[in-house]
Amino acid sequence: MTYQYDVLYLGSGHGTFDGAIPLASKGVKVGVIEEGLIGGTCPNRGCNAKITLDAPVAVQRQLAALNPVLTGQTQLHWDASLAHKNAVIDGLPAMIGGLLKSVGVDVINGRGRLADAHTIAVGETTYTTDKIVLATGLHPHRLAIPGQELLHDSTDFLALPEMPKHLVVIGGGYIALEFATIANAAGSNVTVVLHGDQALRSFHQPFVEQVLRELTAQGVTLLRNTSVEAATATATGVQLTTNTGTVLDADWVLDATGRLPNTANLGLEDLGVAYTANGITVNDHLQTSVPNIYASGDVIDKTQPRLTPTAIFESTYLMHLFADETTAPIDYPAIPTTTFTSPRLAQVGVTVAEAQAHPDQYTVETHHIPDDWYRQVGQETGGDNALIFDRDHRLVGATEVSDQAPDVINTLLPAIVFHYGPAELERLVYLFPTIGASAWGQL
Ligand SMILES: Cc1cc2nc3c(=O)[nH]c(=O)nc-3n(C[C@H](O)[C@H](O)[C@H](O)COP(=O)(O)OP(=O)(O)OC[C@H]3O[C@@H](n4cnc5c(N)ncnc54)[C@H](O)[C@@H]3O)c2cc1C
Ligand SMILES: NC(=O)c1ccc[n+]([C@@H]2O[C@H](COP(=O)([O-])OP(=O)(O)OC[C@H]3O[C@@H](n4cnc5c(N)ncnc54)[C@H](O)[C@@H]3O)[C@@H](O)[C@H]2O)c1
Repeated sequence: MTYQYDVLYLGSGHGTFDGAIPLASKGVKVGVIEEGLIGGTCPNRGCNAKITLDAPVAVQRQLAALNPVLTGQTQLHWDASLAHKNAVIDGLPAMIGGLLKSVGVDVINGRGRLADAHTIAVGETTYTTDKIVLATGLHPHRLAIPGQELLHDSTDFLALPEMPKHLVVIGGGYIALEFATIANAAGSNVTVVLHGDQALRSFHQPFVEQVLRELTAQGVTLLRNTSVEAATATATGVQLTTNTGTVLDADWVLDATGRLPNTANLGLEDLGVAYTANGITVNDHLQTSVPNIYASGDVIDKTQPRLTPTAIFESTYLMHLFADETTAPIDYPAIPTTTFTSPRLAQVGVTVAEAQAHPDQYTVETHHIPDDWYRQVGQETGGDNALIFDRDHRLVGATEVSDQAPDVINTLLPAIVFHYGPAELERLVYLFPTIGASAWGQL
């Protein structure tokens, strides 16, 4: 049986294009079906957009830390920041689309649906293929409350023409705390509503509390153990009622209560492709319950963090699998994760909680960031880290809260992934004085 394509991807995000481009350049016939912007969430309404809006926030914070060496007020102009963000990201779909087309990938615009195990329909047109990769990503969860249509999601925030005077953020995850940080720096009066006691539950809680204390010190109101029960329109915005009796008046409300897999209306049930509420079920070769159909990226039901680097790793693995360069199961390395809050949180590998639960296997060494002379250069006054070592004193995990935490964790990553011992560490001649030198100097 001959098909039009060897591999047809549904969705064009990092779960697709990082693997599809090199795959096509090896002579494999590849097609990509996309109903929205080429490149998916991360470039257009996720990482790249967010980090551009965060850039002035981070600079402002660095300047403030250097007082009285540097003095004077800076003002974050939201309209200019938004224009800058648009200038930085607007060209990305064309750039990614161009890269795909340059190696012969057919980019098909429209919504795809499985017609059978070897056919995807886009409207009236059908495309046949040997293998299919489902890489359809996530969509925002909406609070099931009366007035939910008055709430907004992260994509709306990233395009806000004006920064609201009073913004309420519901949720305590990545999006909630990163966007609360940006809105606060842009002059909004921000309230963050947590339905439980904790935020960012997958991070080391004492470090999360440092982030929350700093947000509060910057003027953000934090309401814990508070569930929003209804939203009603008012003359100036939205009123939220809660289980505690607190009533919140806002100009604008961000519902940041999580994201759910895009599994609906793909034809999965008709074909018997298994999935759960957490996403599409795959085996250790990212193969679904239908053998020639695979899944990649955020839509997979998995324990690994749903992040761009994870999606890149999965699409790259599938590229090697489809190019007959491997038959091995996917072997995830330690995957780091970070929040672009002020200060940042970042972590990788064995967690402090895991280490404390197994004292026979691990030791934890902690450092207070301002004790490091290099951090004194920028007058960093807060922050801590915890390094986790195995019984051979090899680094197996690290977590940090500080303004430079992502760079520290990125620097230490090879030691964890490649199990560096004293011999390898001695061979590392790193640039000095840098944050990398500061990170390595702790080992
Ligand atoms: C606000 C925000 C900030 C983020 N920040 C970070 C960050 O700083 N760092 C980080 O690592 N990660 C971040 N992420 C997560 C990151 O964006 C995702 O992990 C990544 O985009 C996953 O890629 P993917 O290809 O699996 O899915 P997506 O990028 O979501 O791509 C899926 C694509 O499939 C398309 N699609 C869906 N159904 C169909 C269909 N039936 N037919 C055709 N096309 C379809 C969609 O239109 C979409 O383009 C952020 C996410 C958000 C929302
Ligand atoms: N820095 C980054 O890497 C980054 C940034 C943004 C987003 N992301 C990714 O995007 C995805 C989504 O992020 P997110 O922040 O939407 O999800 P999340 O899972 O991090 O946070 C969801 C939050 O909503 C809360 N919540 C859930 N149900 C609720 C309810 N009924 N009422 C009130 N609160 C409720 C949860 O307790 C949690 O605090 C994640 O996969 C994340 O990895 C990553």
